[in-house]
This record gives sequence, structure tokens and C-alpha cells, in this order.
Amino acid sequence: MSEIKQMTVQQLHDLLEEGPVNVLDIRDEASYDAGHVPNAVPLSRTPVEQCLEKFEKDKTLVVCCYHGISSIEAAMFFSQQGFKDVHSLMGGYEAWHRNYSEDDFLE
Ligand SMILES: O=S(=O)([O-])[S-]
Repeated sequence: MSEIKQMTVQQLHDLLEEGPVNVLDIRDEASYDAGHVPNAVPLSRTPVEQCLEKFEKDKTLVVCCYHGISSIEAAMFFSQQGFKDVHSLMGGYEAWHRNYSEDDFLE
């Protein structure tokens, strides 16, 4: 099984500064509503089939969960579906929230 790449919140922040990045938030709806990485797509409101169509397989996809554990499994799933550059966000939203706010980027 291929190993899933990990991305730090700093790396994600740098990427977002350069332009849009596909981020999939796999947490529950209430957690997403309470705060999320800018422009992250909530899996709670986006069926997996829709995600598979929505995200381009050649583009970077970053999966975000609470603490960076379940995102590894989800990232593995997307990798198996043919996504070329899938990352799990290290430390999850918890780590993002400790370092950045949603206002860092305009949604
Ligand atoms: O979302 S989590 O598996 O990192 S607790």
C-alpha cells in the first residue's frame, strides 16, 4: 500500500497563499461550521461520489480531520481512486486553528 504524504499546516498555509488548493474536511458538520480551513469542502455535505467528480485527480488534494489520524485513511481512499497527490493534514484542524484563523484568506 502506498504511503500517504503528510502536509504541515505551515505548508498548507504557504500553498493557499499561492492560490486555491483542494481541501476536503472530513469532520462532522457542526465542527466544520464552527471553523474550517478556508475554502475547505465539507464531506458532511458533499457525497463521496460528488467529491470524486469535483476534485481533479491531477491536482493536490489535502484531507483534513480533527487531529490528523482519520485523514490518513481517507487520503488513502482517494489515492486508491487515482488521485495523484493526496496529503493528510498533520495535526488536523486542531493544528490549523492553533496557528491560523479563517480570516487569513478571503473565502
Ligand atoms: O480525526 S482524528 O482521527 O484525528 S481524532
